[in-house]
Amino acid sequence: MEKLLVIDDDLGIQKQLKWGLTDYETVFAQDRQSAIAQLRLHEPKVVTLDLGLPPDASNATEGLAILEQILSLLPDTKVIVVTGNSDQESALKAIALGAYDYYLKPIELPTISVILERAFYLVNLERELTALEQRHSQDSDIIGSSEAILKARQIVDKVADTEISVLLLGQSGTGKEVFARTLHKKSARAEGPFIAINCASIPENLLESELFGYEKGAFTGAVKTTAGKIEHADGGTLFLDEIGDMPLPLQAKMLRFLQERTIERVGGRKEIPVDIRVVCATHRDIPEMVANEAFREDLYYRLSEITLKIPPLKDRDKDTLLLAKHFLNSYSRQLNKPCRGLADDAKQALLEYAWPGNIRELQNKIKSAVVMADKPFIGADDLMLNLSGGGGPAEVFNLRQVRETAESNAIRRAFVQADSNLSRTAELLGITRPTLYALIDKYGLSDIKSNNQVN
Ligand SMILES: Nc1ncnc2c1ncn2[C@@H]1O[C@H](COP(=O)(O)OP(=O)(O)OP(=O)(O)O)[C@@H](O)[C@H]1O
Repeated sequence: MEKLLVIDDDLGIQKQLKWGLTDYETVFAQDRQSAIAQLRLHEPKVVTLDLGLPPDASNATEGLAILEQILSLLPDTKVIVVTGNSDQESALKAIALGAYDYYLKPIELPTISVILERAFYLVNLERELTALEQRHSQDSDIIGSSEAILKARQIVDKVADTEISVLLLGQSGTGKEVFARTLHKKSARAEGPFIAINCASIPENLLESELFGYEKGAFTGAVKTTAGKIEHADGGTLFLDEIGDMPLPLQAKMLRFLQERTIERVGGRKEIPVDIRVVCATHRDIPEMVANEAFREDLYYRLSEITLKIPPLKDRDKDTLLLAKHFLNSYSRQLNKPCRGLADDAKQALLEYAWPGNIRELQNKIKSAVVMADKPFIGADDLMLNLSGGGGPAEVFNLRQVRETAESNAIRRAFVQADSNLSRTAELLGITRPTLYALIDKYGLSDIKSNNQVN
């Protein structure tokens, strides 16, 4: 039987609920101390809380304080506050603090039963969803349900357990390393090491010895023989991030390694066989670099048997909210701050912002919002997004373009808010369905048409 905690100092009401709510195992408390003790003992999914409690039952101070304590101890509990007819203001304050619903006295069993039933249903649904999310994130670390990400995930599933070389293309912070790790995790090499190296962050003269290792005395400071990243990755996967920044002489050495599958350490003569799979990533336009002879064509073809484009966050519509929710849950757990969700204005701001730093930027914004927030729902102001600048340097000053960009963005946002239902999208935008169809065609929003959920 589901457990319900009733916090009320009126013994008459306690009795009424005990005999009236037979579908639940009802436990009682009459003040803060007993309420918290019962909460810890029974961990009820739903609580009813009378706001007027001792020491001063004539106002809501103690009730609101208990509410805050309950939500910080068990953040997913649904608290229904009960208050006198004349004190709607306190009830609204409680909702702002994170109460699930409020109920004005006198208590009528049929009404409170419906509210309770809905609260239990919701809490069970939320727990199921969290469990599903956890299972899903164990299965894959790539969070997202946009068309582009689903397609990319399918490709990962197909190529992970092969030796095909994969080149990941995408802006900084789009998740290239996450994809590379997933390729490794889903391959037969999963038990072996995953070694990542960023070719752009290591000075040119050190990159060779970092990758290939060196023999003692190979250069000043080489006091002992040291294996490089390639050797460390033996039996596993080597992730070469920012491969476009690899200097040309090293590209030649890399190509030789990929053809012969043996390395020579810097200053060494011995050929050492190494068995690795190489996954590369870059934000650069490699074909253009090839055309300008800044990147070797033969190496490019060897590294990019499959090219996987990872789109920027702003083109992944509802993924932004999905990822935001994921980061919110994990940071509120990690930082022990009971954030219950995103307020509507925060969702709107997240969808409007252009995310030049992609998922890494989103992650940072949510983390600081969780730290800064002093209410249960994160608001737009907690996110501190600079919406006026459009989030990036590519500002458009042509009036027609500005209007068209704004229109197609508004359509996408409305579509997300309308849960992918076109009739509702049209309603939200204040236009007819045919007009919406015409605009979708005009702006080439074909993904919206194909994702339409007819309810
Ligand atoms: N689909 C995703 N689901 C969950 N977290 C993600 C996803 N994509 C990226 N992240 C997170 O976003 C951050 C940036 O991702 P990552 O380092 O993989 O990006 P990147 O494209 O390799 O960036 P850079 O090119 O700057 O190295 C990481 O903390 C990562 O865990």
